[in-house]
Amino acid sequence: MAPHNCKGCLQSILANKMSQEPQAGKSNQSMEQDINGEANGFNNSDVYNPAMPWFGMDIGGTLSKLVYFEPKDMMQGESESEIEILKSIRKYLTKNSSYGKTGHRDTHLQMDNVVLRGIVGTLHFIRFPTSKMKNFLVLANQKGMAKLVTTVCATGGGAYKFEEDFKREVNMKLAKYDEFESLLKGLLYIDKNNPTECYYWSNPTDGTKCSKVQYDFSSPYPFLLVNIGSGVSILSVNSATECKRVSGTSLGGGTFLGLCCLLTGCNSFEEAIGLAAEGDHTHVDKLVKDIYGGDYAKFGLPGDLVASSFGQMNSRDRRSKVSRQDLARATLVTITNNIGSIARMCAIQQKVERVVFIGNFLRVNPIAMKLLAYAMEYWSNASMKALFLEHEGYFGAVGCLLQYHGET
Ligand SMILES: Nc1ncnc2c1ncn2[C@@H]1O[C@H](COP(=O)(O)OP(=O)(O)O)[C@@H](O)[C@H]1O
Ligand SMILES: CC(C)(COP(=O)(O)O)[C@@H](O)C(=O)NCCC(=O)O
Repeated sequence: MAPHNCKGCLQSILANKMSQEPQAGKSNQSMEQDINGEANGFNNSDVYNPAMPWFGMDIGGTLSKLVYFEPKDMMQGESESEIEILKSIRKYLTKNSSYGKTGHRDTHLQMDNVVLRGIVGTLHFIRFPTSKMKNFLVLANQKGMAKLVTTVCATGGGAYKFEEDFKREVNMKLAKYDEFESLLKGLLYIDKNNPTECYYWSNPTDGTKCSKVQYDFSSPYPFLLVNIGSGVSILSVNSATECKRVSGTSLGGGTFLGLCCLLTGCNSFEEAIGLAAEGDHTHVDKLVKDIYGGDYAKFGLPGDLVASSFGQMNSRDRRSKVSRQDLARATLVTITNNIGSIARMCAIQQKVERVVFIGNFLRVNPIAMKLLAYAMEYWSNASMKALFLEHEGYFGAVGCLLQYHGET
């Protein structure tokens, strides 16, 4: 017979455990950490290891990010059949790196031996286009999710938009959390658990000297957080719990991809970035030197600065010579410089020197990161620093998973 595992009982056991003082004499290794990574004094075996929800989802305007926490020890379910379903879901998720045609697991981002809600396990990072949500729900149903009484932590606009579909299609309840609070919580947690998370680009404009350099972000405040997703949100962060949205722009990652598809006929972000890497934006943009014949020294505008994005494209002759690659590069430069410029003004207004750029626009996109690094440094006379994080698009999904404290 399956052990008595009623969720209510187990949760009260957990609550009791949580109210106990850490026991003296426990080794450091058996001291677990709470959701913020603080030691709380529990053994893996002490706590209720609920089957669910070990999923955090950030359902964005373009991509859905799914973070799956795989506990190291076997999960407990409420019945043998539930355990079998859980085992099969776990196997499916962790043995594959692609799901259907459009789901991907970013295996290079996987984090082993992290502690979440007092339990040691592995974090897996999965993404799929939000436009394929229907397929995701069908797959989740096929894998038996609908047979489990489950709650999934969710954030992003889609947590609201798709709430009813989750309930109807897979019997899943969404525990919804605020997008920006989740971003911040996830970011702090991941940075704390991954010593190589935060970095900057040194010599961003010098192809031979340019490199990624690790950055110690353990004393982060205050900082500006620029989330480049479909659109862009800019947050001013003063502490782990104090953050406000100070600005934003609709010219974001979605704009880059949309315009690139229109202008070049490409069909994916990866293709757009590949084209941009081969292109030359100066065939498309009008530079200061195209207008002044050189620098506009009096106001510190170098000749190579873009004076007018796409400013050459009013000429039929130039249009006939421009390549798809040039157009992709110019689109990338236009969007990135605009974001950099807004971010810099916000940093001045908020009196902060560190600007952290995140969001999937930066995925496989060193061109944009280096442009941002250069722009922030150049225009601030090196008083501002652009910082980047390895798990760029996944903080919201992790953050909402961290916030779950029980049935909703
Ligand atoms: N595989 C991909 N498919 C679509 N867009 C991608 C992909 N990888 C990176 N991107 C970029 O990331 C942006 C979405 O970033 P993300 O942080 O996931 O935002 P959102 O939460 O709005 O979906 C896209 O607009 C695009 O610029
Ligand atoms: C509405 C959003 C918060 C949604 O987040 P996203 O899915 O783009 O990450 C974001 O797209 C945004 O802040 N857009 C910019 C709106 C503006 O300030 O003009």
